[in-house]
Order: sequence, then C-alpha cells, then structure tokens
Amino acid sequence: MLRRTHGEVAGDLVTTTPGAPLMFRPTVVQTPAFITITILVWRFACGLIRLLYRHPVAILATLTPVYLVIRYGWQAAAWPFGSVLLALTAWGLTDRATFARWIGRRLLAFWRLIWIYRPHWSFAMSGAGLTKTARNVEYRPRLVRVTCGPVADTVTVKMLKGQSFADWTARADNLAHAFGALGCRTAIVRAGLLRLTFPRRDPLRKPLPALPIPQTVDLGAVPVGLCEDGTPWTLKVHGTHILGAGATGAGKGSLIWSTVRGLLPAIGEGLVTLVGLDPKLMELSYGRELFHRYAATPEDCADLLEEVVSLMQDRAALYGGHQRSHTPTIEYPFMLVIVDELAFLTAYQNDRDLKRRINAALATLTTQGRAVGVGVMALLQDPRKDVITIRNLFPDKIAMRLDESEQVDMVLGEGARERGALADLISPVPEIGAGVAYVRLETSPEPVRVRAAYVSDTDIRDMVAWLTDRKHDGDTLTLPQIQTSGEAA
Ligand SMILES: Nc1ncnc2c1ncn2[C@@H]1O[C@H](COP(=O)(O)OP(=O)(O)OP(=O)(O)O)[C@@H](O)[C@H]1O
Repeated sequence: MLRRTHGEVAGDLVTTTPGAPLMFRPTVVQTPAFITITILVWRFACGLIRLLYRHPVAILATLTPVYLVIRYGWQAAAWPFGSVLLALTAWGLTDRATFARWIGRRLLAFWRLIWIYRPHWSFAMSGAGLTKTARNVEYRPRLVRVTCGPVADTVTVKMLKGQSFADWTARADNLAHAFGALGCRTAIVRAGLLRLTFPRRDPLRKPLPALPIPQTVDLGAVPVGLCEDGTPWTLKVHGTHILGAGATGAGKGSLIWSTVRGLLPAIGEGLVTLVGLDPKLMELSYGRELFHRYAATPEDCADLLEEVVSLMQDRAALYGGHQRSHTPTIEYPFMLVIVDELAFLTAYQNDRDLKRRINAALATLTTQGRAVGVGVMALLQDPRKDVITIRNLFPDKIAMRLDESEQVDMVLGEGARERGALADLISPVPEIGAGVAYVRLETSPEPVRVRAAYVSDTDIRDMVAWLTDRKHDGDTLTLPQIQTSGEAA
C-alpha cells in the first residue's frame, strides 16, 4: 500500500515500507558568493599571519631570495644571498648549539610541519579514532604548533570538546606509527591543550660510559646518565628517598654506582656518608671502601639500620624547635643508605623478628629521614605489594626493565604506563636496554625515559683509588664518621 510520509513531508514522497523514518527537507538558503569569498579570504589571511608569526625564520629564508631575484635579477640577488648563506654557514660551523637553537631547529620544525604533520594529520586522526562526526561533518583535533628539540618533535594539539586526556594516551602507539616516530608521549599543557612528543632519534640506544667525576656536588642534581631528550639525567638524593625496580640484568648496579660516582667529591670532603646494605654480597662489596658503613648478613643489616634510625632520631631531637631542614656539614653529613635487593631483607627473610626489625627501621627512615639529612635508595627486582609494603614512602621512583606491564604502575604509580612509561618493553639485550629506565619524580607526574651511565669494575676501582688519593693528599684524612647516638646527643 502506498502511504505518504509524515512530518515536513519532502514533496510528494511516498513509501510502501511500514514505519518508514520521517523525512525532512531543510530549507536551503543560497549564500551570496561574495560572503563565501570573504570568508575564504579571511581564513587564508589568518592562516598566513599565523604562519608568519610561528615560522618567521623559515618564511624569511624562503621569500627573501624569491623577492630579490624578481626585483633585482638573479645576478644582483646572488651577492646578498651568498653573503647571508656564507655568514650562516660560518655561524653553524663555529657555534653549532646557538645556530641550531635560533635557525636550524626552527627551519626543521617548519619543514616537518609541512612535510610530515600537516599532510598526514587528517588521516592519522581519523585512523587513530580521534575524530568525531556530528551531522555528517567530521571534526578533527587542531594541530596548533610544531617545535623541534635536539632529539624530539613537540606537537601541540587542541583537543576536541568532550575528549579526555585518556583518549589520547590510549592512542599514543597509533600516533607514533602514523607519523613514523619511535614513540609518542602525551602531556597536558592546560585545559583542552595537549603536548605530543615524538622522538626523532634515540640518544639512549647505545650504552653510556661512566660520567666524569664532577668537580662539585649538588645533592639536588647528581648527574647519573642521560634523558631521552639528550639532556643530562640528574638525581635528587637529598630531601627524598628513591626506589628503583628492575628485573634481573636490568642494570640496577649502574644506577647505584653512577649515583656514588656523582657523590664522590662530597664523600671525600666528608659532607656525604654512604651506608651500604648488600644482602646479595655481590654488588656493593666491589666498592666496599667507598662506604663508611657496610653490612651484608640480615642480622648486620638490621643492626646497622637501627643504628642509623637512632642517629636520625638524635638529629631530629637536636634540630627540634631550631631548624626544619638539613644542610650537610662535616659534623652532620648527608647520609645515603643504599640497599641492594631490598626484598632479600624484607619479603624473602625467613626470620620473622629480623624481618619486622628491618621493615620497621626502613619505614622510620623513609618517613622521618628527609628533613634531617638521611636518604634511602633501595633497589629491588619485584615491586609487588607483598614484596614491598613501604613502596609509597619513596617519593621518587625509577622503573627499569620489568617483567610485566602491570608492574609499571606498581612502581611509578597509577596511569604511568598509559602515559608512556613502557618499562616492560625495554630490551633485555644489555647493550640496548641495560640501565634504561622511566622515572617519575615527585615534582612531575610525567614519566621520563632515561639511561644510567655504565660504571664498569675498572671505573669502581678508579673511584676507590681517587678517594684514597685524596685522603693521602691530605684533603680528607679519614673517611667521615657516622656519629653514634651518644656523640650526636
Ligand atoms: N647502564 C648500562 N649500560 C649498558 N650496559 C649495562 C648497564 N648496566 C648494566 N649493564 C650490563 O648489564 C649487565 C647486568 O647489569 P647489573 O648486574 O647491574 O643488573 P642488575 O639489575 O643489578 O641485575 P641483578 O638484579 O641480577 O643483580 C652488566 O653486566 C652489564 O654488562
């Protein structure tokens, strides 16, 4: 049976389908051509101004020679153009860093914008499922800006209304492949604005040799390796506690020894004392001489930890009401307690009393030690809750190669893996992956990929010799002593 459709009926449409959808025909308003042209010209002008504002160097470098050739002919233009080119080459050869900062990376950013990001943007967004369609119109997130750092591109994006940060972190892998990058890290700039970081090359691909022993020591920034953006990786050791987790062979040793190496001058001056707990008897014993106090058996470790706790409490009593923070002095040096394979002393310890004493001492140190100049740096293989119950008492965490993806959030905190901390995907091949880690510092929620420098056995022997030489030179006659509780009081 033929039946007319309901609603604002489109002409004389009829249908034989029962329950056919209502058909509406929107009113078509003819836009005058001059309005359309004005809008297009306006958009073009805005785009041009934006381009000039964001890429002045690239635009000048492209347009100036063209203008000179058209205006004066190529022979006349060749002189100024050649001179500028020569000056820029000389600048690039003599001071590479400033040339790269002011010219090179700006040109590169422009090039990568027009060659990689702009042409692939639409397809990458829809391919990654980051577009939204409403009334048959596809809306795309806006590419705001591209900048280039020494090793990575930073792309600023305006998210679509209704999108969440999690939508983007979940697509990080898709985006990396879409733009031919090694990976993609996401970070929020402000509400609605997102920063995507695409590494162009990986400065952490090759092992780093041990860093030079620094001239002076900053306990807030001890150099231990390299970040993936090519900047030095520095570790804050004073006023915090550090937990490092990594499967066997992940390179936890390089983290310990790079830290000790960075602290060496301060150890020599007596401003830093090292306390080593080495239940595996393999790692710290190699540089035993660098530690003021050292323990290996669980009993000795428990005694030593309790001694440090009592020292810390004496200091706290001394400081109480007078000062709220610690400045290292020879009398009251900063004390770093390094624990290799913490689980041997806690979870895998059969003696219940020892286990309780060690756990209690570590919990006390990590809750009260920061302000009085006692820090704990603990390493372990397995970060699960039943292995380490005091995980949350360490403000700074480092995830080296881990066996399972779930372990990443256990170490670095909820959502770290989603934000790009792929510690479970670090290569087990020592040359490629040993010493590589993701860090999440107390001050920043974004995980940063880093690699610790490799301190070989020879380097450790040299460090011992360096310290011994200084002692003999008279700089420091004895290794600084930990004051016992009686002395401190
Ligand atoms: N930073 C590094 N760069 C390159 N290679 C490294 C680095 N650190 C360690 N390695 C290599 O990886 C091997 C294992 O390192 P290391 O013993 O430090 O691992 P680990 O995490 O302490 O393992 P385990 O928990 O079994 O003791 C080393 O013998 C060395 O060859």
